[in-house]
Amino acid sequence: MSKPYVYLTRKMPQNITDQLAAACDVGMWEKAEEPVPQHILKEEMKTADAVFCNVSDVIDKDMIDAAEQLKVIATMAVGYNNIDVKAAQEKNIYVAHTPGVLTETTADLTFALLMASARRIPEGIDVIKNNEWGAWAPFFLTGQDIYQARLGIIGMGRIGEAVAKRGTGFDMDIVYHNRTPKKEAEQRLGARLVDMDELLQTSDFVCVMTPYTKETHHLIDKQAFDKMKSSAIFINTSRGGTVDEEALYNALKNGDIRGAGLDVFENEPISADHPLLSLPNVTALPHIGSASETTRKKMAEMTANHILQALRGETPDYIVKE
Ligand SMILES: NC(=O)C1=CN([C@@H]2O[C@H](COP(=O)(O)OP(=O)(O)OC[C@H]3O[C@@H](n4cnc5c(N)ncnc54)[C@H](O)[C@@H]3O)[C@@H](O)[C@H]2O)C=CC1
Ligand SMILES: O=C(O)C(=O)CO
Repeated sequence: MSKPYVYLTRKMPQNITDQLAAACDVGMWEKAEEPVPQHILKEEMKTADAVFCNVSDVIDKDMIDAAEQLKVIATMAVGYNNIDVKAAQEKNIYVAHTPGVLTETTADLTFALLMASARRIPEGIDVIKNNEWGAWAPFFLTGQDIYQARLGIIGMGRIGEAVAKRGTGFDMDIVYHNRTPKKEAEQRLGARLVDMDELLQTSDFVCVMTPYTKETHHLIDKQAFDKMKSSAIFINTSRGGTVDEEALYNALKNGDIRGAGLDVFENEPISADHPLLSLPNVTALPHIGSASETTRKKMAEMTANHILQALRGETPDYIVKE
């Protein structure tokens, strides 16, 4: 009997392909840093039993409908807004993802962005590199205090809670907004549930950690920025689409908020002429929230395991249920 066929949309380390090859025929896009073109992915999906993908692959209804024997779409990510989950479910195709394993790593990066934006670290680095460091000056590159500031978290899920936990180490006053109250987190972290307006109006740091859905599309828009303090710093490591980037640009440019730390953008990758990059008060990173070596390896292993589980006829450990 022929083995099932799995297609990987990026070059993966040997241990991952070996793990899969023990049970499957493996096809792979051989580039690690360049996504597979959509038409090739669609073609591969027609005959694949499993797809190993990531955040940059758009897997839409057309591709899913054209798949003849697909059993699982396993993404090496917790976010799955790039996959038409409904279309997959209609064909009894599992969508598997990697919650939990990347929580702490992503929270570390989120807090790093918060600190870098508050204390103007990229601007400081530029000053030295551009040979612009003059004498010590009393108000040169003065930023915003982190300790005892108010941290507002929108989307108090796994990563939101892990960011809040880091905030407790800085004696921050933590408020949050979430679809449902998180009583256990409130007790453990001293966090307080507030409505969205109060969060926006009173937080020193506004941090978005929701998934990207129809409901959260441009959740942070002009009206939201208008409500924020002019000293507020906005942090986004969720997905670019949760924020109206034009409204963010205007808020930063006009001084309606003080700064922003961004790991995600509406259309990734952005290029150097993206308007937000022209602003000194933006700290921008190329979607590296979960990018520690250990975590990325765990995410890849988990994704391979989900595929093997589905192909054995088992339910993968972490499937998307909507
Ligand atoms: N920058 C990066 O590299 C990474 C980004 N992410 C992003 O972070 C997101 C969150 O991940 P987790 O914390 O693991 O997910 P999660 O599901 O544990 O948490 C999301 C929270 O947002 C809440 N929520 C959903 N819609 C909301 C709304 N309209 N208003 C308020 N709250 C809402 C949910 O109730 C939940 O508590 C992912 O979906 C992904 O998009 C995740 C990992 C790495
Ligand atoms: O897991 C995710 O959702 C990411 O964005 C990459 O880790």
